[in-house]
Amino acid sequence: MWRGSAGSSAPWPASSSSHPSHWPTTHTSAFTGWLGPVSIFGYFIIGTMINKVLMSPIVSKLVQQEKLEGDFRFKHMQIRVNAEPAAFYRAGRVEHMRTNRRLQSLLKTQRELIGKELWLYIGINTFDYLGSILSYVVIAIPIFSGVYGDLSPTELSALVSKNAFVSIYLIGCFSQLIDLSSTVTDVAGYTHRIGELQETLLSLGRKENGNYSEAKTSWDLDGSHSGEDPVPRDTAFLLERVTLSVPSSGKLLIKDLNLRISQGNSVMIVGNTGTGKTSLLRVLGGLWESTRGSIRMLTCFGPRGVVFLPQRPFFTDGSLREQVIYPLKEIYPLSGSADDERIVRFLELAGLTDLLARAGGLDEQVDWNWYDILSPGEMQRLSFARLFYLQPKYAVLDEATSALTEEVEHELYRMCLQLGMTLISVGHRPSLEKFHSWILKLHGEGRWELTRCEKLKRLPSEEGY
Ligand SMILES: Nc1ncnc2c1ncn2[C@@H]1O[C@H](COP(=O)(O)OP(=O)(O)OP(=O)(O)O)[C@@H](O)[C@H]1O
Repeated sequence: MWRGSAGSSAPWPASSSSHPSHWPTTHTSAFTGWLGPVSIFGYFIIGTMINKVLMSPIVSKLVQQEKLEGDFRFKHMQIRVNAEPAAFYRAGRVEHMRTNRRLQSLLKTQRELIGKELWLYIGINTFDYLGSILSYVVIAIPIFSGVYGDLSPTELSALVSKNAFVSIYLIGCFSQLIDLSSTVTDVAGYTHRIGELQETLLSLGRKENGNYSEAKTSWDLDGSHSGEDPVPRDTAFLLERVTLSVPSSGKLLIKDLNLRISQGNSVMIVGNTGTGKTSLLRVLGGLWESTRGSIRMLTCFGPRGVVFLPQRPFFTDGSLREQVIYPLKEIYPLSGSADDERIVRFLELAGLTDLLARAGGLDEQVDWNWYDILSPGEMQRLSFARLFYLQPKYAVLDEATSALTEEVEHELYRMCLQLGMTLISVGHRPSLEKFHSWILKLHGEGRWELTRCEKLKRLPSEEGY
């Protein structure tokens, strides 16, 4: 609000607090006649009206900014909480674009808000300074019009000095500039913090995982993966004498593991809790480094290569279609494509027919959080619908059916094999063994055992997916 000479912060002498509230008015009129208080009040009313005009658009902008900031923070939190599942999907680029879009719209609104606030601040400061000049003017008018003609120069200067509050007021205005130094200090602190963050990110980007060689770090959609490598084309992962420990504690999980995962040779990884099953998948996905040995990923991420279904399902914000085709949305941004039939079919196969109706169709922009409206089992089913849609050569499944019944699990795994996927899965149920050719059992403390699984049955293949 305005802080003019008639306002609460008017700098009349400190002793004025002991005077009645009408003291400034009577004091001013005693020196200047009716002209003083009337012009000050007139000035105050004009100022208030201008203030009102300048403030109105700020309020709505502020509301919009708060909403966008909430959206952005939510997205930020979502990525922090789901950093690992998102990394398994190699969704960094997509999530970066999505988050950046929200950040840009927030920044745009903030810029507009600052622009509007600038005019308000210009108004406030202009009022402050003109107010102090007005104080001089209202005392100058009676002096120059001869009202105080009978006063001696000494008395006149005493009169003027009684209005010295104007000077105090001016000092107050200048001290506001000095106050800015605290803001500058804040900005310097924030800048320093952001600088540190940026340095850390840059150093992470530079750091190379020496034991891990990845054919392609991003999703391959054009099939341009060259087969120059001497290793057979049908091999996805080649592990040679890999030793794996927990990075933070150094606890040994796997020692000298040799493993080749090739097409048609599905591997099931079993073992007690904490023996390192998920950790091995992290190493395969390049999220963790091995302590020793070499890990080669000879395929790419995506439909032509490998897709990871992490232990905790990952969903982004957006429509049902975006959940199913994730993270391809940014690559094929057009909606309503010829894929509708496939998507609906895979939703049905995953047992999510009703979800289509609940979401109001494939492209309805729902504003709910997918984690809130889906049960754990439905989340896993939706992850499978995504897997069916992406139809990769290799699927890495980390307890991807833990919330589902054995029958449903059987159907989903059967579909994966029918779609030609080679599976690398972590699971606890013996009923899963029949879908795999090899069982890798982790015993903890570095010990492991690889056995051929005899139970794999030939499953009838179906065309048309
Ligand atoms: N992000 C992490 N930071 C530090 N230690 C971790 C992290 N994730 C797992 N660990 C530790 O690594 C060890 C192996 O964990 P991992 O998740 O691979 O086990 P798991 O065999 O998959 O178990 P579960 O069957 O319960 O999923 C555990 O002792 C765990 O406490």
